[in-house]
Amino acid sequence: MASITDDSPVFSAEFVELWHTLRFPLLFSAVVALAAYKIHRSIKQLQKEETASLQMIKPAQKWSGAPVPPASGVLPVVKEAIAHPVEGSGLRRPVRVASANFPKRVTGNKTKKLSLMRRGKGGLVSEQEQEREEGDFDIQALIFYSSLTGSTQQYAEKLKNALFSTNGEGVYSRLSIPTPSNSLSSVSLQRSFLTPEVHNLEEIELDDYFISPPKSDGEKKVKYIYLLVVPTYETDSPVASFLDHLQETHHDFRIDTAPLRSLAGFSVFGFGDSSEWPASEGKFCKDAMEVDKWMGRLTGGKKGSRRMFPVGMGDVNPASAKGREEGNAADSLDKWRIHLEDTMREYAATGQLGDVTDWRTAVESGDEDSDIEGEPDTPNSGDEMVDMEDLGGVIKKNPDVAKKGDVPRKSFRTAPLPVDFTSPAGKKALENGEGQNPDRKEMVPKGGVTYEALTKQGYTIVGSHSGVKICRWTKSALRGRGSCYKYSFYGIKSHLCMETTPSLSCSNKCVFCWRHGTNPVGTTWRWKVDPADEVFKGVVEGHYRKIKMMKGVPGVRADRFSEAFKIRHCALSLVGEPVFYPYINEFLHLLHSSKISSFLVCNAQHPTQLAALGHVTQLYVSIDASNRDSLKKIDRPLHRDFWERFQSCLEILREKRNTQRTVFRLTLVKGFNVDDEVMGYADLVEKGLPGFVEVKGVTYCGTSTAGEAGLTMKNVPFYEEVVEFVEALNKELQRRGLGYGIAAEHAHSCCILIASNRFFINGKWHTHIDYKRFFELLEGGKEFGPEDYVGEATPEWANWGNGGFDPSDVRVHRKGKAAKKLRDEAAAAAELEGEGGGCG
Ligand SMILES: Cc1cc2nc3c(=O)[nH]c(=O)nc-3n(C[C@H](O)[C@H](O)[C@H](O)COP(=O)(O)O)c2cc1C
Ligand code: SF4
Repeated sequence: MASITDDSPVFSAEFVELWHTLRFPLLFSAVVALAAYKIHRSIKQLQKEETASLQMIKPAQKWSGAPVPPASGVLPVVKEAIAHPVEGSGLRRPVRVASANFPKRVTGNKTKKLSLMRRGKGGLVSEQEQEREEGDFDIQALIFYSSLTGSTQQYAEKLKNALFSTNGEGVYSRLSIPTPSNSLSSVSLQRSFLTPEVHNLEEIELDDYFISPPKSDGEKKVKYIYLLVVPTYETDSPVASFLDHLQETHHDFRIDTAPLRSLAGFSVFGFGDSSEWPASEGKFCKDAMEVDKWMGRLTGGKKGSRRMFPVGMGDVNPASAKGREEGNAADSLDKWRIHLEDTMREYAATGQLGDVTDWRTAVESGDEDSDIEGEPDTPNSGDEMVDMEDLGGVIKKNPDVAKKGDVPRKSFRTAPLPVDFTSPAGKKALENGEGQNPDRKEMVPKGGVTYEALTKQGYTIVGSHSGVKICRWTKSALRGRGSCYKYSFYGIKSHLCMETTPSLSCSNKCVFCWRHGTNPVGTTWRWKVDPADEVFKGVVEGHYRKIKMMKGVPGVRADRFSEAFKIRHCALSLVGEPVFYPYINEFLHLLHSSKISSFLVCNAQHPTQLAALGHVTQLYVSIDASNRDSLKKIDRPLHRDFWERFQSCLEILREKRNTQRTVFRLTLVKGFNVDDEVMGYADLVEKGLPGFVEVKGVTYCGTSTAGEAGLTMKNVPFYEEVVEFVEALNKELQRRGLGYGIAAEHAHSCCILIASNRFFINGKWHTHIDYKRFFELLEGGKEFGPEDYVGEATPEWANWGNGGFDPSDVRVHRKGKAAKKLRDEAAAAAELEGEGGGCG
């Protein structure tokens, strides 16, 4: 008998025969078994992915004096931190959403990189990537402090005890992602917060923590969050040597420039005294700002730092803290801590810090010109407008239409009949739902050239014809570097202001508008019309989304960041023509009922709509020239009767002057509308009798269109030239006995305010607005006028001759290249305000 080791020919022949007989069933079985195994693996994987829960495990160290958390206590996870303010709380707390809609991918240990932004300006590609931590891990907050006289140490200890505590007793919140009802299994994800540790920066070995994060010695991965609590000392202090260490690490060629990028995150809180070391001189909490800056660089810098929440600041001087909205130092620390906790929870739930803005696009305006051509109307584009009244005429001219049920070649074949929704007949069609006709053309269709170009410039396109973006001044105010001129003149804090337009289309092609090649133009509205509530919801959400992305920008102040989640003002002046939007009054109503003030700028080309406009907080008309020729050259209006329309608008403004705060906005372009035009402007003021005349110098935008129109840097007036013009105009107005005077200035943005004596009360200019009173008057339903909601006297620093820069903000001066960049930013800023834009 042959053994199996036997290699006799008998064995070989038998085996070959057996193989030939059984090979097909055997191979088939193997394939089936493999497939079954693979299917089993896939199901398991799917189950894992669909099910996750964050479970609290016992802290690695004993929580000092704190009761042990209940094993079953569960708090819902914050799905979207700091997105929705809670009305009336003073503090913008997020709405916590208990959600079954939790992140789906939570398995595995691979770190994912998410690309958030791709395009910067002028070809400067700014890619920001964000790490996502996956799988199980614990989160440990390390609180580092420095203190000379002991107060910061006490605050650091308080912070430790308050972090995730309830009633200050140090009880952990428990985080949990509920298991979805449709899950197939119950595999859970283990992520927990460990007891925070407090470290004195002077007592630790800085290299142990600030060259790379500590290594976790346990089995489970630990992600560290650095919370740095530091005082500022003008004189030498331990913070100075700590700062030296951070800088040296960053510059050390042997070490990666961002060796702390594997931290889960960091945030800085500073203590200082603003009475002796004021913010206006850049001294208040200066060291904290520096620590924030260098930590930003060490954790990733331009490629996306690990800043979890903007730098917080506490004023230890009780007297000066009184004037601060955020209260005393302890209050400020508390507010900062609460927001921080939300971000930490978000990190625990998602493994990510959430959306953050690339700091370059935030710091620079990133909104420069674009030469991308839009979709200008061409006379034969097949989009010709026909009023309802003219429909009969069209049919008469095309008898075949009536006879055969056919349509005229251009207007009827592919789309519904174009209707001017701003005309009386169009309004009727609108009431019948024609504006929502799905076959109607969209003004800015998604994915189109205009859409792409505007999106690239930083606009969030809402629906099919509205846009929102945050302006450079909003960003500047968030960083404590000053608000726009509307703060000096009317008390509008830029970080509480939303800039938007419900109509991206305009009927002018102003030479100084750098976007007119991008945004659509037309004399009438015949596109699809989005309902006002959808526009309102969309622009508010878009604005908050952009604010939220400012979280990671160096220097953003925590107090202002949280305040920014309650919009208080709306500048309807971005680009396009807001009164063009058929539901503009409904939109205004939505703003006002949310206690958002409205500053509306129109281009003086739509008298019918202007006359029908409801109450706004302040009504602007752009006055870009003082005579017909000049206006034609500058605004390049599409309407043939532009001058008549312009004149009608002035008359309407005059009629409205006792019910609305009216403003003329003059943009001076040297060589176009300045020389010898003082008398002409005085005539216009005499005609319209506005409450205010704002005068600003044009800012050069450098587009090819501007170049074609002959606009160069030479056309940009110096501030002294604007001053000279304003003084001449003021003199002429006084000579005519019209009762005006120069009230305020904002030299920073080259803007000066002439005001009617109606606002000169008790020997002082009162150009500020009582917004609360404005809303009360509106709700009261009775007639009221501008004098009824005059605010406090214009602050001293804003008065004519004092420059107009709020001393509580930090004035940033730069030299050389940086100064040029700043000038470019200022140019961008004015355009962002919409001042020189298509809205006039
Ligand atoms: C000599 C001296 C210099 C200071 N310089 C500044 C400063 O430049 N900016 C600032 O905001 N606060 C400044 N302060 C205020 C301190 O930062 C503040 O009192 C802080 O709470 C001190 O913290 P500590 O008690 O932990 O040392 C200074 C205080 C002193 C005594
Ligand atoms: S520039 Fe315009 S949009 Fe920006 S803050 Fe000032 S008013 Fe608001």
